[in-house]
Amino acid sequence: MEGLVMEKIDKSILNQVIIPRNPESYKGNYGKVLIIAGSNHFGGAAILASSATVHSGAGLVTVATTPEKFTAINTKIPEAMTLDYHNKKELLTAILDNTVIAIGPGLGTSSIAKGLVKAVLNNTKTDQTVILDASALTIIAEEKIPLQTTAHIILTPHQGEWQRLSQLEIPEQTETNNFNSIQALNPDAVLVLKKHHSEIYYQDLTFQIEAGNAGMATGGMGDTLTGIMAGFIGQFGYSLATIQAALLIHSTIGDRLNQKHYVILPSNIIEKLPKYMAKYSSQDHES
Ligand SMILES: NC(=O)C1=CN([C@@H]2O[C@H](COP(=O)(O)OP(=O)(O)OC[C@H]3O[C@@H](n4cnc5c(N)ncnc54)[C@H](OP(=O)(O)O)[C@@H]3O)[C@@H](O)[C@H]2O)[C@@H](O)CC1
Ligand SMILES: Nc1ncnc2c1ncn2[C@@H]1O[C@H](COP(=O)(O)OP(=O)(O)O)[C@@H](O)[C@H]1O
Ligand SMILES: [Mg+2]
Repeated sequence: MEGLVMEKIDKSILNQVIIPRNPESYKGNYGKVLIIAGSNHFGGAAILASSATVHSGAGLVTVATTPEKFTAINTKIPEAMTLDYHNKKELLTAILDNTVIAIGPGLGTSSIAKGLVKAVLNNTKTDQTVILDASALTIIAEEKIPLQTTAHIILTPHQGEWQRLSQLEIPEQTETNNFNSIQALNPDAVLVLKKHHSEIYYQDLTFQIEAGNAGMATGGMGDTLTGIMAGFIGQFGYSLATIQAALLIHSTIGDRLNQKHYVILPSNIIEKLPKYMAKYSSQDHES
C-alpha cells in the first residue's frame, strides 16, 4: 500500500485497446458474453446491459433472464439470444460456455437471484471473467458470499453498494480504506468504484478517470457500463488496459453528449459506441 498513487487514466488508452479488426475474423473471435440480468420489475436493466454489450462489439451475447422479459429483449436487441435463468441445466451450460459473465443488473435479491450468484461463483474458472454489479453485489454483501472463483473478478459498485460490501460509510471511502477493503474481500479482484471521477483498484495500483458528469446521473447508466465492460473484455481480452478503456469510453461519450444535452440517457451512450470505437481505432486519430 505504501507508495500508492492514484494515477489519472489517459485517453490514449482508448487507441491502445480499440484496435482495428483483422479482416480474416468472425464473431467467434470477439467473445462470448453471458449477461445474467433482469427480473419482473427491472427489465430495462437487462436490455441496457445487453444492448451495451452488443454495441461495444461482443461477438455473441446471451441474456439469461426471466421469460416474461424475452419479448422485450428480443424486440429491443434482436442480436442477443435469451435463456431462462430458472432452467438450472441450461444456465450451467451457459456459465461454462461463455468467456465473460456479467451478473446483477436488475436481478433483484430474490432467492432465485441468490442462487444465480452462487452458481456463477461456484462454476467459473481461470480464463473466464466475472463482472459483479448491482443486485449481485447487494446479495454478496447480505449473504456474505465469499469471492472464491478462480476466474478474473471485477466488481462495479456505486458508493451505496460499496458501503454494503466494505462496511465503509461514503465519507470513509478513501483510497487507503478502499484498497484495504478490496484486498480483504479478494486481493485478485478488481474494484471499479463508480462515482464522479470513478476509480479502479487493480492489485496494488489505483487509477481515476477525469471524465464523466452529473448529466450521467440517470437510472441505467451503471447497467450500461457493465455491458460495455463485458463487451470490451469479450473482444479485447481481460487486462487492466481493457478495464480502463471500458470505464473511460463510457464517460468520454457522456461528456461529449453533455456539451449539448443537460441529461444523458444510457441508450444515447449505447448508440454512440460503434462510432466512437471507429474513431479511436483509426491509426491517425488524435485524442
Ligand atoms: N431500468 C431498470 O431496470 C433499472 C434497474 N436498476 C436496478 O435496480 C436495482 C437496485 O439498484 P439501485 O442502485 O437503484 O438501488 P440500491 O442497490 O438499493 O442502491 C441505492 C442505495 O444506495 C445508496 N447510494 C449511495 N450512494 C449512491 C450512489 N452513488 N448511487 C446510487 N445509490 C447510492 C442510496 O442512497 P439514497 O439515495 O437512499 O440516499 C440507496 O440507499 C439493481 O438491480 C439495478 O440494476 C437500476 O439500475 C435503475 C434502472
Ligand atoms: N455526477 C456524476 N459524475 C460522473 N459520473 C456519474 C455521475 N453520476 C453518475 N455517474 C455515472 O453513472 C453511473 C451510475 O451507476 P449506477 O448507480 O450503478 O447506475 P444504475 O444502477 O442506475 O445503472 C456510474 O458509471 C457513474 O460513474
Ligand atoms: Mg447500478
